[in-house]
Amino acid sequence: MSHVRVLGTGGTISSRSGEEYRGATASDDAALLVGEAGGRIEVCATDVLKTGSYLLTFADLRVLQRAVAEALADEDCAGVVITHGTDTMEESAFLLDLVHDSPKPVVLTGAQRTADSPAPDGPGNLNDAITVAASPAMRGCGVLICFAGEVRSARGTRKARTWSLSAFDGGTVVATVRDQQLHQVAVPRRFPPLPAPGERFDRTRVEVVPCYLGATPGVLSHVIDEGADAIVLAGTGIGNAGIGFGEQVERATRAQIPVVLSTRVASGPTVPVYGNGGGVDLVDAGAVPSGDLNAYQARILSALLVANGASADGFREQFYCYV
Ligand SMILES: NC(=O)C[C@H](N)C(=O)O
Repeated sequence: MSHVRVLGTGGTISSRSGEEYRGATASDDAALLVGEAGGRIEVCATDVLKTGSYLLTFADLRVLQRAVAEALADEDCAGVVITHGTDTMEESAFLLDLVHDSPKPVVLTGAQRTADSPAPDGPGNLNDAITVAASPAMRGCGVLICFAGEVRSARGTRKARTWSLSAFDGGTVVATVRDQQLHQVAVPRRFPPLPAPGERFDRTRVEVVPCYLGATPGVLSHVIDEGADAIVLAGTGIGNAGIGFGEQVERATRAQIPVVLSTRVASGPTVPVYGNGGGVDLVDAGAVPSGDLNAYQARILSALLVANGASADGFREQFYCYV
């Protein structure tokens, strides 16, 4: 019988603070979370991980990716829901989206309030996500994030609010959902699936280096010396960096370490416009503009390309195909 598979990974949706408040920790398993959610939709629940998403590693992500692939391969499975912490949901969702090669939807959801709060938002979000995963209209839409009644493409979505129940912004709003009814409003842009990461992904090190007023290139220089596999600059504005960054980008490029130029700004592309250490100089020094990808999603794409064996030149070419 056709069903939706719910994969639990932890996060606030499964967390409880307990009586002696020592900080909320992931505790509820997926079956407990599901309860009556989904109404008449058949739901099967499995635990994959049980942790706060701020603790996840690339090795964990690969475990999750394999669990998703296994669930999707079941011909009775109409779609997959993943319960996940919101802190890094956009990163897990994007990795899963980059390698997604099925028409079935994969939908991540979570909560801003713990399961034992007086008014938890998790049950409603999970109910909505199950509706989305079971919906034939969502076939072909890839990996989605369903939160506070909105369904967004994995690509481009970011956690924008720490406290509000509407935690996410960005991406393409593909649908809205309420009371087990879905209204599609857009079709997300899709890319050909990349190969799923192998064991090398677990050891791949891609660092994000922030740029800010008065920043020195010390951190960038350090991660080059430490042997990062790739580096993402979270540049200022449209993609700029301060004094001395260009020389370090050149040094990384000579050492065959790809440098991606993203931005610390919430939305918009990086474009080489300015000189004197601006984007024009950084790109001349070898940096690859990240298009519309934010620094953390650019890091996920970079790690996947490196782990799948891209050379420095291959990296540049492939990166451009996915932004
Ligand atoms: N709202 C949340 O889920 C945040 C939590 N710290 C996590 O990412 O696991």
